[in-house]
Amino acid sequence: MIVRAMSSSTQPIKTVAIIGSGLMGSGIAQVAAASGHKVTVVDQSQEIVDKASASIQKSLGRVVKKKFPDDSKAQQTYIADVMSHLSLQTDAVDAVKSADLVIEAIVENLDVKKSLFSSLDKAAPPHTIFASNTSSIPIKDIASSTTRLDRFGGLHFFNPVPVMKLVEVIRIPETSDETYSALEAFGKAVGKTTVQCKDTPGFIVNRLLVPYMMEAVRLVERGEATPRDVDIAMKLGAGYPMGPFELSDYVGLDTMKFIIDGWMEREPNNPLFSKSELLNKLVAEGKLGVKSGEGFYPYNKK
Ligand SMILES: CCCCCCCC(=O)CC(=O)SCCNC(=O)CCNC(=O)[C@H](O)C(C)(C)COP(=O)(O)OP(=O)(O)OC[C@H]1O[C@@H](n2cnc3c(N)ncnc32)[C@H](O)[C@@H]1OP(=O)(O)O
Ligand SMILES: NC(=O)C1=CN([C@@H]2O[C@H](COP(=O)(O)OP(=O)(O)OC[C@H]3O[C@@H](n4cnc5c(N)ncnc54)[C@H](O)[C@@H]3O)[C@@H](O)[C@H]2O)C=CC1
Repeated sequence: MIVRAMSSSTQPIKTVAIIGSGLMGSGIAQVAAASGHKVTVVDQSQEIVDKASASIQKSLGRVVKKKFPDDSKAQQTYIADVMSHLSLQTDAVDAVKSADLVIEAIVENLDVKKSLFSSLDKAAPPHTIFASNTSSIPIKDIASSTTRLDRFGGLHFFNPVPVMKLVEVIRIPETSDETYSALEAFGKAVGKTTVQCKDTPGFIVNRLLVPYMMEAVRLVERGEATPRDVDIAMKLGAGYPMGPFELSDYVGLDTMKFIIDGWMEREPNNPLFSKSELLNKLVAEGKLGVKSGEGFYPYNKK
């Protein structure tokens, strides 16, 4: 049964709960807090949210160096002000009770996302809008776990969130115009350019980016070039800021595997989505990219 909101979703979004404080959740939290929203970030343990808090402060440190180059007092004041808009906790159900908007940025797994949203749906007020930051899972499949299809959409941010200027705003057929407008306004309020896309696999960016990145992996698997040379080629020959292997490590090889496995399941005969032994091997070895200290390349462990 779908319970419709009274009409309050036309109100501007002031309080935001972000579930998942990894690469994306912490970035989204940072830009939401920096634009004056009251933000609660949730993850599975105190240790994880503490790590997220430290990473947000580090990222803010980079922002203030540019914003106030020669004024360390202004830098500290700005960081303290942004951090005062943020609270971090481990209870998602509690966090959504006062939220105008819930943004989910947890692991790229449909069952885990559905289970989360199903419990949040019971706890959040009727006016609360739900959005997923999924890279590749149909929004309608995630939304089906709730009774608020008219207040559900996709808000797809890009990594690193404080730097990348785009948000894809996704609507499913049931998404109300009020919800869509509120999501679009939120994207703009956090300083991003928004584009609209239907609920198609990968939306706009990933529908083009995922096959490109997987082709790069297959090229290396065939022994045609090394990751290093592919990266140099795409940076110097095509003007990309990172080559596909640097970008894969930056995104996270586990996330990349979740995406490609999900698409392969949906379209088993599409060669663009075929699996990669090399990617599977690295993930099985715990080599997830920058976040684990090694992926296609080694990194300094922090
Ligand atoms: C098979 C499946 C695979 C698909 C996966 C799907 C994943 C998704 O769903 C969608 C995605 O997000 S795809 C990834 C999209 N992101 C990219 O393509 C990033 C490409 N890389 C870059 O733009 C730059 O290398 C980058 C900006 C990262 C770094 O730039 P530089 O190399 O020039 O390095 P810096 O000089 O350190 O940084 C440039 C400016 O940015 C600031 N900055 C960087 N990271 C920051 C951060 N985390 N927080 C705050 N500020 C940050 C940095 O301070 C610097 O600022 P300026 O000094 O003002 O230029
Ligand atoms: N990594 C990337 O470049 C991008 C990823 N995305 C999407 O954003 C989402 C998150 O990705 P990342 O931040 O990269 O992953 P991540 O692995 O860095 O962080 C995920 C976080 O979610 C937490 N988590 C898992 N289950 C949870 C639960 N039930 N409740 C609360 N927290 C939970 C984990 O502890 C972890 O901290 C995924 O859907 C991914 O596809 C979207 C754009 C870019």
